[in-house]
Amino acid sequence: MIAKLDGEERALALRDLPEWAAVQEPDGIRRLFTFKDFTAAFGFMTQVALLAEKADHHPEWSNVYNRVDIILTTHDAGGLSRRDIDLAKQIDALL
Ligand SMILES: C[C@H](O)[C@H](O)[C@H]1CNC2=NC(N)=NC(=O)C2=N1
Repeated sequence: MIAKLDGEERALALRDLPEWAAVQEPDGIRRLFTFKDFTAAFGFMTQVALLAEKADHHPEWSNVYNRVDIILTTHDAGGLSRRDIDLAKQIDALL
């Protein structure tokens, strides 16, 4: 069973993810991405989907034209866990 991060662990982890904001409902982190057009946004989503499958950790997300809204939270932990931090770093590395 994966554990939720405590307050200190969150603060430390978020230092490495300056573009991500903590959210409460669900308990996780969120980043909004804007691309040139839909093709670029969907290409990015395809890459994220492959990372997510590999990690067996899946985003809550939405797309409107050139924008992608990603929330990472861990359902098995009922909140933010190390898995979210690891996936966020992998997503950031795609850009
Ligand atoms: C059975 C499977 O490993 C689990 O359901 C995985 C799949 N993807 C997941 N994704 C996310 N975001 N949280 C989870 O707890 C989770 N659990």
